[in-house]
Amino acid sequence: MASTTEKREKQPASEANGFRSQLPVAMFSRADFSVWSILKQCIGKELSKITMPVIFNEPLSFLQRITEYLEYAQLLRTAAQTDDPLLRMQYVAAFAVSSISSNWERIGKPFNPLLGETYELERRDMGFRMMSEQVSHHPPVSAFHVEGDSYSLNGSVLPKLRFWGKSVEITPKGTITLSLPKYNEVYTWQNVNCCIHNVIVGKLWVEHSGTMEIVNHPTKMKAVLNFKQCGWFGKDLHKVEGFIYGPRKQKLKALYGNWVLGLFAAEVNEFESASKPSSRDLSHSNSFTKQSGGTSTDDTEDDAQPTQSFGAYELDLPSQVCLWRAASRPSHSPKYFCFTSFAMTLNQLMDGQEAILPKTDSRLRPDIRLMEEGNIDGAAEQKNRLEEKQRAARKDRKKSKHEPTPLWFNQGTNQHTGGDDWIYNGHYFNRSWSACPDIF
Ligand SMILES: CC(C)CCC[C@@H](C)[C@H]1CC[C@H]2[C@@H]3CC=C4C[C@@H](O)CC[C@]4(C)[C@H]3CC[C@]12C
Repeated sequence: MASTTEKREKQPASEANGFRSQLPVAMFSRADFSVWSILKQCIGKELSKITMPVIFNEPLSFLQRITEYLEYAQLLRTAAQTDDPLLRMQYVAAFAVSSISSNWERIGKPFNPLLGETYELERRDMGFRMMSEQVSHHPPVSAFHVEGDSYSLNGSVLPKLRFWGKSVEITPKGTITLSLPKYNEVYTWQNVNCCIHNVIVGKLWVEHSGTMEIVNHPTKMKAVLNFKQCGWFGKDLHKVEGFIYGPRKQKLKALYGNWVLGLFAAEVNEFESASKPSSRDLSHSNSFTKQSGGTSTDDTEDDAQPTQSFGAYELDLPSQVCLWRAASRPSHSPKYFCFTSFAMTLNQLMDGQEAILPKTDSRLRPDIRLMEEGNIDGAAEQKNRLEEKQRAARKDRKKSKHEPTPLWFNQGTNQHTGGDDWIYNGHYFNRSWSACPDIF
């Protein structure tokens, strides 16, 4: 293995609430490894079938990674207590945008969860508990269930990765369903596509693009958000724009901002006149002030890389209201896989926690733990062992004609969209683990 460029750090400073603020050791430098040298054999292929060297991983399971959707769960609490339906939709939309903000600058590959792997996170301080399970291996599907103090959130992710030469394109198929019981409302949406650029040369970077449609089923109110492609000179880098529509398709509110930095709402007419090309270029500077979200160092790279101008993030319209602003990443984030403060805590095993977790919890996966501790070779060895064990278990099941069934979700139909979905069976938090398989 290549030499370590980073030394073992001092033990992480623990925050007052007991959550750690950094990982046990700083990451290995990836400078000596080329993604291209691995991926060039795989053009046009589905990437889930390719084994990438552990050096390209980040020390989180994909189940932990999707828990990052909840970093700004506070927005759901706010939505669940907001009597005005239009304002409620604005908070739901802000949550949907915020839930992908942690992907900025994150170019490590999370570990593929093993079939039957689970992850739970109970954060009373944030108002929720959540659990997730890997419910299918081919194709990989992760299902999750969140119990908020005033809402519930359910969903599944079926990430499809395709390699197109210069970039990796990711389609996170699967529906997210939010219920707000106080108002008898159910909202659904799907996450937009994600693209990793500069796989051959240059700096890897993450872009989200496409249209997100958030539907409030009982009232038929809709938020339609356009995640823009970066465009010339990075003009629209990370920009998000859209409208909330009433049941008769009338525009009720404009939404705009940036999935890395924050989201605003304003009156439709003000927004529309401000976003005519002429007025926008003259009256608004495109500069991004480093007050939030910015940990990037100087950007003097090649011209294939958009500058960090962050588009016209804030338009300063008279009616502008800030719905959500991203917290800055800690300054040491680049040494730790560009994790947010929330992500740093996800693989932490708290005192006494092992006794209450099922043996399938991601925190107990030896390969991820070793990688987190900086032992890349050990992690690679364990990862191989776990994958072999999974294959062997599959063979046995085939022989005995035993179909694997998830423990906590059932395949079913989403009542609201009519599409296929995974439905939580309600039993996980009874904490009876006798049926949990030995997968690690
Ligand atoms: C080293 C290289 C090129 C491979 C790295 C690929 C990484 C960056 C890919 C692999 C799987 C991807 C994730 C797959 C699914 C989702 C769910 C979606 O709702 C948000 C994006 C997100 C979270 C993707 C982010 C990028 C991701 C983590």
